[in-house]
Amino acid sequence: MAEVIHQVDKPADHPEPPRHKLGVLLLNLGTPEGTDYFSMRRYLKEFLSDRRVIDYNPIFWQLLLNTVILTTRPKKSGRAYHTIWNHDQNESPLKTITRDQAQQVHDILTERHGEDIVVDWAMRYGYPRTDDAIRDLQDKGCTRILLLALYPQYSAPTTATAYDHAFRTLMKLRWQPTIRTAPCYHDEPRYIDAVSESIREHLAQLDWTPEVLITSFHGLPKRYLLNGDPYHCQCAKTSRLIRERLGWSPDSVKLSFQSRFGPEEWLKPYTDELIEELAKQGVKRLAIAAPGFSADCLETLEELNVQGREAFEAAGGEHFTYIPCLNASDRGVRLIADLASRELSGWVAPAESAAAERALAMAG
Ligand SMILES: C=CC1=C(C)c2cc3[nH]c(cc4nc(cc5[nH]c(cc1n2)c(C)c5CCC(=O)O)C(CCC(=O)O)=C4C)c(C)c3C=C
Ligand SMILES: [Fe+2]
Ligand SMILES: [Fe+2]
Repeated sequence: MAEVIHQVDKPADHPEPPRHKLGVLLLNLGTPEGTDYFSMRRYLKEFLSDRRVIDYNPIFWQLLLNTVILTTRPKKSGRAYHTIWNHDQNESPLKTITRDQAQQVHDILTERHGEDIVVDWAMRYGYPRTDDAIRDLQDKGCTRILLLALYPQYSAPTTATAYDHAFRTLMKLRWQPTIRTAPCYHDEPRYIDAVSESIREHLAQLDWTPEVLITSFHGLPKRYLLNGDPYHCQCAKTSRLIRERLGWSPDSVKLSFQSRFGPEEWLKPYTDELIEELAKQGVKRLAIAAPGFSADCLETLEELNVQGREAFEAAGGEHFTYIPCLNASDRGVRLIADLASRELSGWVAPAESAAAERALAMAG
């Protein structure tokens, strides 16, 4: 209707109405721009000031954060990031992988649903910024946007804050796009299959068989579970479904939580303690997967594959393997594209009819 009016009496200085396109915005956590003290400090300050992540009294917390934590942590974390940094592209692996995922998801979705889909990616902390990405999608004509947080398990400090952040941008827009948010996918059969198959494939390449597989998830303060966050239960279900899909016994697949921060009790068992305990109990061959991370990052490449390996070997373990995340593998990007296609339902023609339309158009 608006377009018809414009043809008749659009004033000369009237802004051009946008072409209607669909946006898919992949959202991930965020990562520092460099491993130096100031880059690390900027990243940690934004991250650790998020009240979805740390919900202590803000006056007390900001005092502690700015006087103690941001003095020491940037150096320590910067050293850890340096060991896994993508020096070719001068960025962290999380950024490289998320960009690759978005590029390949774009290719799959345009193949399935046509050219009017724009796929972009953004971070909750740091760059590329979520607000810039939303404005950019609008500038490209996206009047409908699907936000897809790349966290299989829902938690307030990840999924909720990613969507909160996008909504804060919408609050500032005169003409808001229509928004959908993709749900978590912790028990989605496509996800369980993709992770299980990648584990199976990885283990098949070894000349040894693990006695135990640890499925390690990022931790949370236990208090968040007690206050109603479903993350713990979703991780437990993911771990069980992977075990069932692999056909392993309950004793051979363990659930654990890593990356503790601060003195509070976090979800247990702790991954570092479990690794050591297993080695001390006589387990010699250990595999670790991190199904809660859609992309490899500091917490998997350094904490699991470096620190975890060293701890296992120091406690008497002999064979250790870290199974990479789905990343931008065919399985990984197809999973994200499938989740997006499902959530775009009603906004796009189903894949088969879009393909048929293109074939008809080509046939002339
Ligand atoms: C109270 C602090 C933290 C909570 C709660 C938390 C939850 C949480 N985090 C992820 C995923 C990632 N976290 C990453 C790094 C990271 N996490 C925290 C703290 C909390 N996370 C810190 C301080 C850091 C920075 C590194 C460090 O100084 O230790 C990353 C890696 C990012 C990268 O650049 O590689 C990811 C991914 C989840 C899924 C989660 C809750 C479920
Ligand atoms: Fe974290
Ligand atoms: Fe639970």
